Amino acid sequence: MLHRTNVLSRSLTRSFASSPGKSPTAIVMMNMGGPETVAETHDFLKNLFLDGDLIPLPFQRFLAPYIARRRTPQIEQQYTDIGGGSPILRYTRLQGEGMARLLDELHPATAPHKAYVAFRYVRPLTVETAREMKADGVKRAIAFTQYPQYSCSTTGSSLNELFRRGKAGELDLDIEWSVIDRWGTHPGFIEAVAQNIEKALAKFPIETRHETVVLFSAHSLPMSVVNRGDPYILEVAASVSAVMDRLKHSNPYRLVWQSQVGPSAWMGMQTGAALKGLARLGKKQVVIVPIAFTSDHIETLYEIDLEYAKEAREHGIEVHRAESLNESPVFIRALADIASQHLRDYSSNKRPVSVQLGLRCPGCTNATCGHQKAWLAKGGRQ
Ligand SMILES: C=CC1=C(C)c2cc3[nH]c(cc4nc(cc5[nH]c(cc1n2)c(C)c5CCC(=O)O)C(CCC(=O)O)=C4C)c(C)c3C=C
Ligand code: FES
Ligand SMILES: [Fe+2]
Repeated sequence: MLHRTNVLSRSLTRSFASSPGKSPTAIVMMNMGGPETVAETHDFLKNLFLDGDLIPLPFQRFLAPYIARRRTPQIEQQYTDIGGGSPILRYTRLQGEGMARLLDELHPATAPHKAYVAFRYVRPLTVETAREMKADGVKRAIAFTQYPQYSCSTTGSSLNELFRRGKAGELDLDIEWSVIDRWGTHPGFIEAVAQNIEKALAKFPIETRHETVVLFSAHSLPMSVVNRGDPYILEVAASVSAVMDRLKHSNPYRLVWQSQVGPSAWMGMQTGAALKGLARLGKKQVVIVPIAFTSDHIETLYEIDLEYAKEAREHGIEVHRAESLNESPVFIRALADIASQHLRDYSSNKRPVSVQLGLRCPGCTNATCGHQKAWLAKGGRQ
């Protein structure tokens, strides 16, 4: 049962500070991160293009800085247009603090809980977070992906980075790790998304509301990634299906894909083309729903709000976007519920990873994935 408690309005003084002397259970919020200021765009892109788990490039060390430099002006402009940077750090901290406070109540046996942030491409990077955890005397940590659905290009990349840092001796050897690797059909997450869709649908006149097309939009994947057996497409579809069940199929819907980069083939149909197609079919009302990312970023604030919505209006469609989860108290409670369920399961079965995480993509040729899975299955021990 979900309660609409506004966790953010509660005092910040509970949790960690309330049990001096006891080291906190670390909940490490893993995500890609984004440039906090426009000036950080280049370094963000350079780190992103250097990530061979995301984009394997020939001569990566040389090509990555070159591509990043070339792409920087365009992406800088997009961050300028959305207000001067990515809000992901602010939202991740807010979500993490709210979650940790709730966790102290839901699972007192492992209190105090403290949320840490580990980003892949901007600070705080995994290694800095590891230092902070060491200073706090952490002995137990959960690597909690903030991507609801699993892709080897996102969560897999963060876990590979954690493994590499562990092997390099940059993580405290005493820490017992476990992993929350996916949660795309958790009822609290589904409820939070559904409520935001309902709010967007309410902006249309009641007489025609039921005709509104609910257009779920997720970041696309290169077909080379899909075709090696990456689970992301299936898992995003499962989230969409669960949201539509929760909405009792009140509206017609489609799942489409956005933000492809470069000349290779990517998963379609593309969001922009879908909006044009819907206009051609005479559709007049659309709600766009970001389903694979939990806070605002350039894809919602720039691509959807500024590009797609404008284009759709030119085609005679009224578009509203479902808000990103950002500060949603329902979502923050869902995060706490996912973590407390994990802590309960772990205390009874001591299994650090899900059964599903153990299986590599059938087409995987990245040896790090195999080493990472073996290492995590032993709780991040040697
Ligand atoms: C679940 C979400 C995401 C998946 C899956 C994903 C895969 C993926 N992305 C690239 C290449 C780029 N992505 C870029 C930005 C970016 N990607 C995501 C999310 C997913 N990516 C987000 C939220 C963002 C933006 C961050 C923000 O703050 O807004 C970029 C940089 C921007 C650009 O140059 O256009 C690239 C490049 C690949 C190749 C890939 C799968 C293999
Ligand atoms: S690419 Fe999926 S497990 Fe390696
Ligand atoms: Fe991306």
